[in-house]
Amino acid sequence: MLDIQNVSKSVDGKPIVQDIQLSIQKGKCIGLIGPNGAGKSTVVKLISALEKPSAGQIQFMGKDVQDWSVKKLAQHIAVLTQEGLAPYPITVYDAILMGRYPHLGFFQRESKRDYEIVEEVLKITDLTEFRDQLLDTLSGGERQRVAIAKAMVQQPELLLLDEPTTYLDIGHQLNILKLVQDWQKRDGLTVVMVLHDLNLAAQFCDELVLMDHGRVVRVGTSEDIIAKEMLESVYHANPEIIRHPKTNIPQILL
Ligand SMILES: Nc1ncnc2c1ncn2[C@@H]1O[C@H](COP(=O)(O)OP(=O)(O)OP(=O)(O)O)[C@@H](O)[C@H]1O
Repeated sequence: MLDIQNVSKSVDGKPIVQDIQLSIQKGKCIGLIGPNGAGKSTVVKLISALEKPSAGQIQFMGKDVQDWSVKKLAQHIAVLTQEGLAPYPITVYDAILMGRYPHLGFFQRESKRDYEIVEEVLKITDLTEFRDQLLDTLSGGERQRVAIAKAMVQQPELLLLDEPTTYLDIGHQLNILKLVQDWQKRDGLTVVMVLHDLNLAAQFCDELVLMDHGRVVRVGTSEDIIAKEMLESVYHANPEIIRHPKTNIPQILL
């Protein structure tokens, strides 16, 4: 579904990402990990066509993302940043309904089906009780849940998440990632997410892409990537690796 072919990006002659090659299959959850400044957010911006590669191209559903119109692309790709939704004084319901805009024609009002979709998503995301509350009165965790709900009504095939759990406590971090994982399994959604928390990345992603200094260092499962030597060489840290007692997935102890 997504093919990143020899993509590089430079700004003012400074290379930010270099020679990225990645093929992402439909229905997979891919975790982009790596130290600060590795180029993870830039890759997300390139995939969403927010930035243009200096070289190479990104094919989404067989067509270069740069050749898609903004509206068409928004019908297929939803993007969520760590800031989530801006805290405007609009209701939760209206904020979520805005996710339907890419599917509406010019001057076209929402149809019965659009409202039904919002109702379904309010239930799935457990936001029904908040429907009339103003966005700027919600907690950070609740607002991030609304951002996921808005992305859900957009009905994309690909969801891009840049550090969706940054400002959240552990309960809300798990809640958001579980929502995304359930959605992925339910609808065959493809997910690319930047995560700093390697333990969460190992638990929620099918595949990890480890980046450093603008390059992809390694692509693999958590078994391949969450390994002592790998993390020492990229993060310059000396973590202990243990196994999750329930899932047996490798986890890091600092
Ligand atoms: N528009 C820009 N102009 C100049 N430098 C940029 C620009 N955008 C990104 N960079 C630089 O490119 C590098 C990669 O940035 P990017 O935000 O993609 O990294 P990241 O892996 O997401 O980092 P972090 O984990 O800290 O968020 C950084 O050194 C950053 O300063």
